Amino acid sequence: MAVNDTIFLSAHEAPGQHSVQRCDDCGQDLHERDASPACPQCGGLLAIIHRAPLDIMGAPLEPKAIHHTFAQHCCAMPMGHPSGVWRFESLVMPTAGEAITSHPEGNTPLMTRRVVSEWAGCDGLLLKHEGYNPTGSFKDRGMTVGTTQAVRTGATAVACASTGNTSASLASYAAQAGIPGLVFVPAGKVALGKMAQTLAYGAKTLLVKGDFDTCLRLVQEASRELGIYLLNSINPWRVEGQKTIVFETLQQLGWDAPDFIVLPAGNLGNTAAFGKALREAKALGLISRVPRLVSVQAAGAAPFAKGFRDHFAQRYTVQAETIATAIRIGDPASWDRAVRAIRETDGLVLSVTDDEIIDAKVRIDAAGVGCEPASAASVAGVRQLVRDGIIRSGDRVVAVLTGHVLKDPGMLVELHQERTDFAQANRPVEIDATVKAVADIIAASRGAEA
Ligand SMILES: Cc1ncc(COP(=O)(O)O)c(C=O)c1O
Ligand SMILES: N[C@@H](CCOP(=O)(O)O)C(=O)O
Repeated sequence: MAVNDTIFLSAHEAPGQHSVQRCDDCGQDLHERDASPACPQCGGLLAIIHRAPLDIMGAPLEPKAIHHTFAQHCCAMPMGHPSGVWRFESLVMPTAGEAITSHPEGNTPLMTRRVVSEWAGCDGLLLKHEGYNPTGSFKDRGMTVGTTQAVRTGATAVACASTGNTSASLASYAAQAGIPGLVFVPAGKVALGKMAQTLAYGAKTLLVKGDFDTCLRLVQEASRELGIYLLNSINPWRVEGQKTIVFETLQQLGWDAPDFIVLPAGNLGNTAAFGKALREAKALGLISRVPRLVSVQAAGAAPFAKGFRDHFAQRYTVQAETIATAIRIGDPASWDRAVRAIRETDGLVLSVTDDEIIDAKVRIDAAGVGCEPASAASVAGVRQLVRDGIIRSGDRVVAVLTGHVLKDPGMLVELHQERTDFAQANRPVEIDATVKAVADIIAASRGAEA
């Protein structure tokens, strides 16, 4: 288990640097510009440790002053820089005015939808929709920072393994940065929208004969041996960017923390990032209490939920299978960090079946919001917690919708056109080009409603 418990650098540490990259396992520090994908000494994951924000006299900033900095940041930049990631620069990647690769990203909405709340049984349900990011998923928040670091370190190519969203995001940000992108995806297992984006943005796409876990092992080895900069969530700068989902949500709530934050979980990069964000926010006094984190896995890809049930006595891997391709992951890379996040927040880990995921997705879609299948796991998880009496009436709950409805059009067509057990009323019908045919359809649907 990790030994790196430091939250912020002390004044005398790492002179001349804004932040260091510190090994979770052995505590070794690497320079903030080092491009190593992991600790060169022991192979452990690297974490970014920043300095706590200081005032011009070098004294720690009061929480109110930090809130103010975040509120001011986007207005203060020339032409305005409306990135919901770089607004939190001091806790993400202090750049001192250096160039960044940004679309921009973030500033995603926090929505309420009565029909979804009613279905989940939770009046206080808020949907943080990360599908509103430039490539349609939360990955952009990590990728803007990871790509900026790739440029700072002079990377000549960037790479990732992916179930589709990370590759779409990498392809887009690499194109913007002018660095060749290489993506490793499980052959035949990537949703159509994500594959289309990856190809459109021009990444070299390798269709690997194997699952996501195989792809991740391969890209790690290839990056090490071929000197390609790795942009999966084991890259510590990706984690820094993804923390801003939490910072931005807290800011939208006036820094009054909700009772629960519920998110879908696969490789566990986001669970790790959320835990780090909450730890830092609490240490700086930005929030007075910490919400309970809830990671929700698909039942067919739930090694972390299994670990939770035995109090994380051991690490599990599974052969993953689920309709939610984004979280079809059996050997999550950020396991130890996610364990820490769940423990520190008195959190929970659940699994939901594919049918529950589809059921939640159909409700979210029908509310006019929409999300990709994996994202709906969070709302299915809320419903389960309400039924189990863990979420109670009056609780404020944020469920993160991680990806856009158009990410998986194949699944939508299957649901609405091919399956007979879902969304019958919505099935498209072919008609003759006459007003009478239209009138007949209207009459038939009125009859079905009566
Ligand atoms: C849409 C979507 N939701 C959830 C996840 C799970 O996030 P994590 O792997 O950080 O646990 C992913 C990717 O992994 C994803 O693409
Ligand atoms: N769902 C992810 C898989 C994990 O990617 P990570 O780099 O965020 O851990 C994807 O879209 O590829």
